[in-house]
Amino acid sequence: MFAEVIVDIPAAQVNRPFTYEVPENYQFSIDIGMRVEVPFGSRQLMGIVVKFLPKIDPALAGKIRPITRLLDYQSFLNEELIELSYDMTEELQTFHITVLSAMLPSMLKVKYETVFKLLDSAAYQSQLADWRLSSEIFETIPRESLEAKLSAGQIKQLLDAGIIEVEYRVLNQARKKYIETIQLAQPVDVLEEALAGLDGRSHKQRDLLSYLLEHAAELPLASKQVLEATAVSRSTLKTMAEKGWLELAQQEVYRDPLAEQTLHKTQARPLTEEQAAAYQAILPAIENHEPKTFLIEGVTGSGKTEIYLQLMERVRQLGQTAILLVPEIALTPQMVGRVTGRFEKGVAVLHSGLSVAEKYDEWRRIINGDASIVVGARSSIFAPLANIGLIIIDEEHETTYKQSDNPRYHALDVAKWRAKYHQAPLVLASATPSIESRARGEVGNYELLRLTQRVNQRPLPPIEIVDMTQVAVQETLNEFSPRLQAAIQERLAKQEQVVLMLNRRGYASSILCRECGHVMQCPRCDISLTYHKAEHQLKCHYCDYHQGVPSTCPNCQSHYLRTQGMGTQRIAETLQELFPEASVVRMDNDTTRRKGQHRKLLDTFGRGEADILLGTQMIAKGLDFEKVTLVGVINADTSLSIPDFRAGEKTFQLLTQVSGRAGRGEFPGEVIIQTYNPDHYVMQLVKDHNYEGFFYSEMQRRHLTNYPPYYYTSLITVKSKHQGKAMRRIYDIKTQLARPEWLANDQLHILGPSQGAIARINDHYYYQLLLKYKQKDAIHAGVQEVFAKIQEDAKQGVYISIDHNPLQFI
Ligand SMILES: Nc1ncnc2c1ncn2[C@@H]1O[C@H](COP(=O)(O)OP(=O)(O)OP(=O)(O)O)[C@@H](O)[C@H]1O
Ligand SMILES: [Zn+2]
Ligand SMILES: [Zn+2]
Repeated sequence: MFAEVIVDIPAAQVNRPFTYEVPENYQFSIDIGMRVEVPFGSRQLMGIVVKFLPKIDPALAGKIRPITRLLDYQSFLNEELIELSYDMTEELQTFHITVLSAMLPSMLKVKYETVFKLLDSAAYQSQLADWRLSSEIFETIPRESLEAKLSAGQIKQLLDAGIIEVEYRVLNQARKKYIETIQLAQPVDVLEEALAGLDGRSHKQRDLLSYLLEHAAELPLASKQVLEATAVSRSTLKTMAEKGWLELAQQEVYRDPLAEQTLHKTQARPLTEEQAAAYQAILPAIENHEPKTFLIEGVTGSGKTEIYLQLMERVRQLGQTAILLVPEIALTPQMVGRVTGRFEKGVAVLHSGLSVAEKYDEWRRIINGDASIVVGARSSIFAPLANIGLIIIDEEHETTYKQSDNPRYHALDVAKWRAKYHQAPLVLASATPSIESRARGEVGNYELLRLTQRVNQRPLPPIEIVDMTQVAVQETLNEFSPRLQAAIQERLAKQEQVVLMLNRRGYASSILCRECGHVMQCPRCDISLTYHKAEHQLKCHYCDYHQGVPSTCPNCQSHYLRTQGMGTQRIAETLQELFPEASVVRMDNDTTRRKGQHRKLLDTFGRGEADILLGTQMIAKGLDFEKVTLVGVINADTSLSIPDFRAGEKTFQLLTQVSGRAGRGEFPGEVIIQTYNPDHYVMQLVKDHNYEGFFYSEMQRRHLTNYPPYYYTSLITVKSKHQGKAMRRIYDIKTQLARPEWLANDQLHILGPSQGAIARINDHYYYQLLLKYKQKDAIHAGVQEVFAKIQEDAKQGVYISIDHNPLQFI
C-alpha cells in the first residue's frame, strides 16, 4: 500500500503530494489526515496523508521510500476536509501544507508527548493474554514504552475497542495550571488522637486539623480554600506538613471552559410571526437536504438567536450536526450562554481563550461524536463534524471571519463549500449584512428573509445626531455635549442604564507639541505612537516599539506637550467629574486583557451593579441588557477616514449595531450620536434605521467606482527592508499583470503601485497593487506566475503576499 503525503515545506516546488510506501505494521492503523514522519532528501519531515494508492506505476518501484513513522493514532482531518483543502489551496493561491495546518487543532502545533491511558484493565489483561504477552496495569504509559511492546496494529485494536485511549500532554509547562491541595498523611483516628494532644498554644494548628478532619470525605481540598476558611497562615500549614500529618500536592486543573458561567436553562419560545416565517422558510431545506444559502436581515433585537436555536434543535432531532459561527467568543458570552442553556449536552465551544488541553478535549468530543453542535469563532468552520445538517454564521458582516494572514480564507466561503458537500443549508444573519451578501440576496443568489420588527412590538430606539461643530463653538470643555449630559443625568435619576461607546477604529491618542505641532512617531514605522496612560508609555501598534514619554519636544525642546485625542480612561475620568454618584464599568483592551475579564465586567453591568458601561467598539455587538435605555456614541467619525472603500459600510454597521443595544426591554430606548459630520450620508441613514437605503446608495457608489460586488478585488503587497527592491518588484508585477487583453473592455483595473497606508512598518517598506477585475480565472492564472516565484523573491529579501477579496488595507 502507498500513501500520498503533503510535506511540511511551504514552497512552490513541493506544493504537491509525494508518494511513500506504507510499512506493513502501519497498514491497519494509518488513516487519511494523520500526520506522519517521512524522509525527504536527506531530512526527516512532518507530512500529512491525503490519499492512499493501492499500487503505483511500476516504473517508480524502487524509488519510493517508506514512511518513517506515524505521529498520530487518530486523524483530525476527515476525507471531506482533505478534499476541501485541495480546493482552498487553489482558490487562495497558497501552499497546501499551509491550508492543512490551519485546519488542524492548535493542540498539534505545540510540543506535547503522547501517552496511552488505560480505560478497561480487565479487557486489557485478557487481550494481552490472548496475544501471549504479559500485562501490567497502568494508568498512563508513555507512547514509546507501549509501542516497544505491541505492534501498531495491536495498539489500534485496543484503541478501537475502547480499552485504551490516546492522550496528548503538553510539554510547555507554563500553560498548565496547577493548584496546591491538602490531603491527610495519616489515618483519621491517628490524627484525632494528635488533635486531642495539641496544647493550648497551638490553637492555629488545632483549627486547621479539626477543619480537615471534619471535611475528611471531601479531601483533597485546595490549600487556598482551606486557609481562607480557617483563617490560618501558610506557615502553620507548612509546619503541619513537616510533622508528617498533612500532605501537600500539586494538582493539574483542566478548567471547564463554561464552568464559571452559570447555565440558565431555557425552553423554546413561541416564535413571533416574522420569526416563524423565517424558520418555516429554512426548515424544508434542512429536511430535504438542500444546500441553499439564506440571508436573515433582521433588525437588532428581532430575535435571530431564537431562530438559530430552534433550527438547531430540529437538526438534532434528525440525528445531524450543526455549526454556529460567532465573530469572537470572548465578545459574545451571552450567545454561548444561550446555546449551552438550551442544549446542555453535546455542545462544543471552541475559541482562542481555551487552554490547549481544553481545546483538545473539545476536539476529541467532536471527533468521537459526543458533540453535535459546535459554537466557535472563525477556525471552528473546520470542526471535523460528520453529517452536518446546518451551518449558521451570526453577524455575518464581521471582518473577523476572514483570516488576515496565510491562508487568507473567509469562513463564509468555507461554509458554502461544506454546506454543499453535506447538502445542508447555510444561514447568514445580521442586522447590517455586508454589501456583498445583501447584493446576493437582491439577485436571488441567497434567499433573503427580513425581520423588520423587534420582538414584542418593542420599537427601535429613536436616534438623535448631535452636531459637535456647533457644540465646539459654544466651547464645551469636554467630550460630552449638553444634550448627551442631560440624557445621562436623566437615566441616572430613573436608575436606568447607559451604554457609551468611544469609536476607536482608525483612531489613537498621541502626544502632540503645542508649540511646533510635532507628533511623536515610531522610529521604525511611519505612524504616530499611541499614548498608554496606565504605563505612562508611548507604544507603536504595528511593531513592538515603546518608549517613555519625553519631557520636552524632540523637535523644538518645548515643554508644552499634551495628549491629543482621548482614551476610554480619560472619558471615564470626565464621567466621574460630571456624575460623581454614577458607577462606571470601563471596557477596552486594557481592562479585558485577562482571561474571563470581559465576561465578568459584563456580568457586573448585567446585574445592575453599574450605571454606565463605557467601552470601545467591543461593546457594540450582541449585548442584550433590558435596563439599557440610552446609548451614546462619543465620536462617530473616526472610522469614516480609514483608507478603505468599506469605511462607510463599517461605520454604518458599527453605529447601527451599537444603537441596537438600547431599549431592548420593557422601557423604551434612545440613542445620541455625536459627530463632526452630521450631514454625511452614513449619519443620516443610521439616524433613520435605514439599512435598505444605505444598501442601495452604497451599491451606487460601488458601481461608479468599480468595487465589489461589481468587481472582484485582489491585493498584492510587496515588502522589503530595501525600498528600491520593493519598488522594482511591484512595478515588475504590474507590468506582468497589465496584459492588454485583460485591460480592454474594463476587464481589469490596476490601482497603484502605491505605498501602503502606513508606508513603513518595522523597517519594512510596503507597496501595493489593488486589482479589480471581472473574470476570476484569467487573473488568477496571471497571479499564479507571481505566486510561483514567492520563494525566489523571499531569498532576495522581498516578501510578497496575495490576498483575494481583501478586507484590510494596511
Ligand atoms: N419569540 C420570542 N418571544 C419572546 N422573547 C423573545 C423571542 N425571541 C427572542 N426573544 C428575546 O428577545 C431579545 C432579543 O433577541 P436576540 O438577542 O436574539 O436578538 P437579535 O436579533 O440577535 O439581536 P442583535 O442583532 O441585536 O444581537 C432577547 O432577550 C430574546 O431572549
Ligand atoms: Zn515642538
Ligand atoms: Zn512601529
